[in-house]
Amino acid sequence: GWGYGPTNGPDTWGEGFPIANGPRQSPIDVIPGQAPYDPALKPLKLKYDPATSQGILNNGHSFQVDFVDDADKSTLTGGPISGTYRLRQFHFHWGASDDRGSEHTVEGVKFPCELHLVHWNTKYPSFGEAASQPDGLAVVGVFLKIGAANPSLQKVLDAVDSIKFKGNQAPFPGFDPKILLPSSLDYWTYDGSLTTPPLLESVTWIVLKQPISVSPTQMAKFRSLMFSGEGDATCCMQDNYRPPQPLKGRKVRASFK
Ligand SMILES: NS(=O)(=O)c1ccc(NC(=O)NCCO)cc1
Ligand SMILES: [Zn+2]
Repeated sequence: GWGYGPTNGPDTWGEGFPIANGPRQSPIDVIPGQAPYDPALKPLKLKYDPATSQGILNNGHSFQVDFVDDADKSTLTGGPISGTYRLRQFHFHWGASDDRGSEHTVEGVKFPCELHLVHWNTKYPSFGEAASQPDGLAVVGVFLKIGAANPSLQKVLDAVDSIKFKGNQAPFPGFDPKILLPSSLDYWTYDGSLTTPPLLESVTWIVLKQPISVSPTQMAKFRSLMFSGEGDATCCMQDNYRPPQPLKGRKVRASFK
């Protein structure tokens, strides 16, 4: 199956998923000077209920925290979207070293890690149905920048030892993902896709301008995870990012001046 290695990585994904070369692929390189302020953009409204956090899972590509999404308890509204989107999961992408790892870049600048909070449009009956619609998903992207250790992030990283291998999962109750967000919710937004197969072109991307911090020790914790199952050839979960894709005429807008 697809992955991030030399024989199954992003450059090979077009063989199984031709949409890899489609008109609205993600991630992209954000060029602030070419992303004009749009006064029509509303402030982001993120309303998360910690009671909806469920479990933490190593899916063999990243690790994710899953949320109960059978009611409007953890939602995203406002911003560039209309209607209500429910939080489904959050996950990360990171590098083998601190000079790379993010999927989106800012004028070519790579960050060591990027957080994705994945939401689906409740005008559709399920995540799966929404994922096949052009306005089905909204993902909030947050850059992580090397600095002081991040105590909020540490709460997630403390659970990583229990999900070292592909397929491992553990309960992860009572976590409020709001504590992972930076103080400013200024963002860039554009129409894009999932950044992993099936690469569906159903995502309204909302990339926050302000990064959150992560320490080198915390980055090492991300890299202690394994792509492989227990007993398989061990190889560290790292460099699980897709590089920026062609803009193909898309406009990126800013919510701030
Ligand atoms: N990296 S990304 O574009 O935020 C992304 C989000 C969800 C998915 N897929 C997904 O959530 N599938 C359903 C199981 O959670 C794939 C990529
Ligand atoms: Zn992602």
